[in-house]
Amino acid sequence: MSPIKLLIIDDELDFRESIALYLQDAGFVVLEASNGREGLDLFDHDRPDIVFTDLHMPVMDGFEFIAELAGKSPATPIIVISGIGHVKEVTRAMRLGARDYLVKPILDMDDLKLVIMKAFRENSLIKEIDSLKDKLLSGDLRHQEAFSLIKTQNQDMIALMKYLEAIAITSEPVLITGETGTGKELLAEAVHKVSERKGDFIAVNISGLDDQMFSDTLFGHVKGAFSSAEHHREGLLAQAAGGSIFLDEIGDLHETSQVKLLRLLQERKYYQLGADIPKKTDARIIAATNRDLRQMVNSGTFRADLYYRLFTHQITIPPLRDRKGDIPLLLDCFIHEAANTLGKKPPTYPPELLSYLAAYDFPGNVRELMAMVFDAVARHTHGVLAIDSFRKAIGFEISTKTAINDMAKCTIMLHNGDVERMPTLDEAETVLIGQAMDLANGNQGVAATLLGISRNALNKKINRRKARSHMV
Ligand SMILES: Nc1ncnc2c1ncn2[C@@H]1O[C@H](COP(=O)(O)OP(=O)(O)OP(=O)(O)O)[C@@H](O)[C@H]1O
Repeated sequence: MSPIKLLIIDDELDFRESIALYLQDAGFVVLEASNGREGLDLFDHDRPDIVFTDLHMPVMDGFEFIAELAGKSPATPIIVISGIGHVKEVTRAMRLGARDYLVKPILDMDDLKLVIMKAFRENSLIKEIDSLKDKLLSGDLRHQEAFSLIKTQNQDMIALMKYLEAIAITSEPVLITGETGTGKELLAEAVHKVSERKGDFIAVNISGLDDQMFSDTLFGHVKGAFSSAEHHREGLLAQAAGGSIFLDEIGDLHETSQVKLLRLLQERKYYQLGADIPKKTDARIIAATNRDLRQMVNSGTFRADLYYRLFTHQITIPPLRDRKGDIPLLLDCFIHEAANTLGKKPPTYPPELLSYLAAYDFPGNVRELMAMVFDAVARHTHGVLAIDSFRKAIGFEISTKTAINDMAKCTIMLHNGDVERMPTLDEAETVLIGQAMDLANGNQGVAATLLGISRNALNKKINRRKARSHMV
């Protein structure tokens, strides 16, 4: 095994050299830098395993350094070395992404070694998981049935599912991020199914819960804990015994509740409201959010220690606009589901519908597509879905976006030409046709639908323009 590589950043040369000497004697490889900027350069070049940093230095201070390094290499442990009594500063550094801290001067060198070994163990665990990820991401899914509700052919999605399959058997927490409607809850349930835990899968939405409501919902209360607590209440955590608890919208977790969740993750213990004796739980915690937790850590609204605890097994589901290849599969699946629910024969759809859907960004992701298809299936009467049913939901969005872009383009045309005049109707039409053809990936049928004219009419307009440009 190669020796552990450490980077020490401090502008006090004597201090830096004295611990570097001690650590080299103890068998570590030690790199030194006198400010954050030099530290980042050394990091990029030598990739140390653990980084120690002072907070106050010239050129680039420790706070700026921590924020930058935690952003580019979140798995690297950063340990702050700070003077005694600087609690506020250390707290700020931990929020930015530091993992631990040491007080200066370091009187007991054994403390230093302990901190290094702890950080190294955690780091090795993360690296081990990464290599496990690579090993397990080849081959087919072994638990096809657990993932059967997730319709996808996308390679990134399949890789995510393989990763979840690999880590489902552990009892570590799982963090699932992604935009709304991408399927976070669906994947959380799949993790529970693969884990083969005997208990239930219990889902809780955290958003809008203050600390008392969060504690009451999750942990429960004893009779008389507060004025309206007339009966004992077992919380949802007890219902998830032997199973999994899914905490949705974890980014909305109240500050005080964050401390309670961290304790739960670390000690597997919790207190019911009004109780003095802690209860134990073996429920697996799966959390999800559509918010950027890393950014929340930087702005101090989400605890860094909780983030890192949740981060060990983390996946981000790509939005539907980045996996448009899944649209045909999802469309077929939802048409059949809707027809089944509505007691109708599954309708077919015109081939242009696919290009039409592919021109749209789906801010509500799979959930939005599903709702559109259910609506279109409910409305159809002749065995074929009408593009117009989708136009109601999408057309407005696309044409509004197009109109705004066009107005901007027309204004630019005026400014560039230094001409104080409105664009002519013909000029504006040319811009609109170009936009619609772009959005429709060159498909005239779809572009015509977007513009609200027949395919024939659009074709004539395009040919007229082509003929004009040849004449010029
Ligand atoms: N790949 C998929 N295949 C089939 N159905 C899907 C897929 N992804 C999502 N869905 C469906 O879309 C809907 C939204 O999924 P889900 O509730 O899991 O999303 P979410 O990311 O948890 O959303 P939110 O952040 O709003 O809570 C559900 O009805 C789900 O069944």
